[in-house]
Amino acid sequence: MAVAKVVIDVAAAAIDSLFDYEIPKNLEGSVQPGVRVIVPFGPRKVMGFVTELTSESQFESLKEIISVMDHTPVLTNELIDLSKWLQEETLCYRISAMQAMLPAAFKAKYKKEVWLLADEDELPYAWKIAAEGREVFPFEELEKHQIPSSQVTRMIKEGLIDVKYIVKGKNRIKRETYIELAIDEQELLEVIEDLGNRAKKQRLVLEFFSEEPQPILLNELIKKLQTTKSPIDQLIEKKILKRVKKEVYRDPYQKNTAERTKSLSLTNQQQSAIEPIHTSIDENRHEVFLLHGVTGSGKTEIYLQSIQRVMDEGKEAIVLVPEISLTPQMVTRFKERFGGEVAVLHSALSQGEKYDEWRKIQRKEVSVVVGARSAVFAPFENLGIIIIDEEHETSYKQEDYPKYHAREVAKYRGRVHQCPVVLGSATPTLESYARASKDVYTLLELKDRVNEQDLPHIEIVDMRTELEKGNRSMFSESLTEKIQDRLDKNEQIVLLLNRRGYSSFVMCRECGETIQCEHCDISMTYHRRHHKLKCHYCNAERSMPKTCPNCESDAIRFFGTGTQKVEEALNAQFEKARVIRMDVDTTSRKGAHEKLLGQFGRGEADILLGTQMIAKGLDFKNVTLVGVIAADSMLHLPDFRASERSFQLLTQVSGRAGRHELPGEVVVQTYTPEHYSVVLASEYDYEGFFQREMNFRKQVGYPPYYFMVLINLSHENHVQVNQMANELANELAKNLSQESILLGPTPSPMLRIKDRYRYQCMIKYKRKEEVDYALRNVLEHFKKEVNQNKLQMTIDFDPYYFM
Ligand SMILES: Nc1ncnc2c1ncn2[C@@H]1O[C@H](COP(=O)(O)OP(=O)(O)OP(=O)(O)O)[C@@H](O)[C@H]1O
Ligand SMILES: [Zn+2]
Ligand SMILES: [Zn+2]
Repeated sequence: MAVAKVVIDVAAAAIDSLFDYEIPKNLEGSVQPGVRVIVPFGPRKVMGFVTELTSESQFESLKEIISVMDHTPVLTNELIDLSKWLQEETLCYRISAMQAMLPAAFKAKYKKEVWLLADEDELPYAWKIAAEGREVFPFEELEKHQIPSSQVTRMIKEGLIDVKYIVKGKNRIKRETYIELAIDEQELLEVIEDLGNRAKKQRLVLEFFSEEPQPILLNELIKKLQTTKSPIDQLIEKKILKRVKKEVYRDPYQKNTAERTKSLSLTNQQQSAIEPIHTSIDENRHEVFLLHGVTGSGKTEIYLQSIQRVMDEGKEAIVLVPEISLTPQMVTRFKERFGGEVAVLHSALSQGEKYDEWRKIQRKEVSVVVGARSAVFAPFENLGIIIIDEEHETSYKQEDYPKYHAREVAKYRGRVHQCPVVLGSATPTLESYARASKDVYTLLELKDRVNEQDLPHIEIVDMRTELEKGNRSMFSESLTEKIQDRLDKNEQIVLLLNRRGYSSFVMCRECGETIQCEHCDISMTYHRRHHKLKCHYCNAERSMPKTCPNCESDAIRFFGTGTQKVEEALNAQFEKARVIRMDVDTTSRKGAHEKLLGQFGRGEADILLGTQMIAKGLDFKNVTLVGVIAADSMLHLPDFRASERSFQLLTQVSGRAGRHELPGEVVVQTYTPEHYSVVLASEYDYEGFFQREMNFRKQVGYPPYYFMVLINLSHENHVQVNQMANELANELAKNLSQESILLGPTPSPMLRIKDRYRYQCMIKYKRKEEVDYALRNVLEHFKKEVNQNKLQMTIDFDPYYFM
């Protein structure tokens, strides 16, 4: 008996295992690991993924698979295994893990079309009838004419046909006719000779092909030779040439692929950094590198040349970049180097475009993918390197199930393919740098900028003294002066305003005091409703003070300024300045991000004002001043990584100035100029920051000294979820040793979302097995409530958001 093991497309605990189905005779050969099938499940028909084929089952009387959806596997064997690993690692449903690996188009409604790649004569009779002379026709025609599934699968493998998914809606697939030689070049010469002086037009065409034997667009050929279609048709008739239809991909970056760049000759620092990577590539050895290079030190060039090395060996490369920096600037650098070998995957593409890009990878038409987080699942089968640029970015962690971190997936795939993984950053995470210090990762350093200029000088402005001087404007005297200076010189300015944490923390404008939780060393958050301050971690609470507990000033208030307000202030103070504002509001439309940056790049504006989305990756020649309006806004977030994030952001944004000939300068406005992350960022002292922050993490027991997992419960009933949260804590405590620290239960910082009340527990731990065991136990414990859809429980390893 032929049996398929299937993961069913229902995300529920009771269904999260493999189900056996019999493969009926007519589907044998078509049902392969990695294809999706339709199976009966209870009274319903549902979709499922085939993970493996076997010849027996421990169950009797299996149900049969109804049909296959894919004739080419959508998941490789490696990805099937990876989904199992993700399920275990993140405690998610297997089906969620599998779906995370595929483009969203597979979840939407789509139609299937059959494309004939061969001449009709080469096809079985039934196909001719089904095709009715069409080259592309609906898949249903095959079913109507009872063409067996196994035959479809075989013909795809033989390259005679293809089956393509048409995502509903716009974006039809484009195909164009190419003409190519049907005979080899030697034969061609003979044919030309035989033609002699007859058929001049045909001869002209053939002579063209003898010089340029590649396939060429029909229209282009006609234009080039200033001929008509008829000699071409005649040659096709004689089977000397043939027509082929080729798919024209929707390629949003097609326009800017004109000129190709060559490898730059590396600086000495770059050379010593790249050598160990090359060695690892050459020796097919998995190794994780942490490439720590200051902004503008030429990390990207190292990525490009490592990829070149990998491609020379016929292997493939994945490059992850944070969503936000997937601007044309970054993509263009890869496209300019590797041309059509590059696929791009990011969220600004339409579903159809994303599917096209994914398909290029699946069909091995490209060997490099540049993309955001989920590109780590690119279905390459011969990976030679995985690169994660700006490895400290939080967007590499997925907040929905499966709650995976792309870095961990990259390392998993690196081990499978025995290839290097390169993590690059000017400000690595503490976790990564700590691993590099312990030689778990190999540290590679670029200490200087390529242009051999010093990093821009950073001036810290104490906004408290500005207030004393009577300056109530958003811009300090120094920043005002410098903006004016750049405007006069026609140089450009980048202004950063961090909106994250907007208005939620309380600070004294006189002395910079913020209110911290006594137990957690974390800023307390203002809750408007009860006019109280709360700690998000331990739930401690206090009333909102009327005066500053430190200096007794009454200038204590919630902190925050919006980009719009800053824009107004700029316009009022610098009448002639042309300002481009970039924040979620101005960049929500598709392509807006690129458009605004394009305008700034062409010098159509003087000031680029934005939120953290402007902090990284930008490389504009004319930017000589960077201003940070309020460096504090991030420092006091209820997050143990607040200092780290501030340090990263300040370093990144400073790196935008003076990247080319003109020297740069940075002004950082702050109410807490003495804070170590401000001071050390202004000195570009990463090492110093690392030591300092590690001390703090050690004292309070945060990562990288402990691992963390956050367990969240939500329910419509406040009383019940409160009870369950206590139960949760008790159950967890039963199975945790002294080594682990259990925090909570406590209401989540956002107590109610969508009418559900939320509570949480946090575990700091050293050994994952112990925690996995405890968590499996609570999953089992709350199974009933969860299955009844009343209780929702989420488990988030290595959490980034605590709200
Ligand atoms: N070997 C080299 N010779 C000449 N120019 C180089 C070389 N390497 C890099 N550059 C140029 O130096 C500039 C900075 O390099 P790159 O953007 O790669 O730095 P980076 O470290 O990735 O920067 P960031 O982290 O700030 O984004 C670029 O304009 C790049 O083209
Ligand atoms: Zn004060
Ligand atoms: Zn607390």
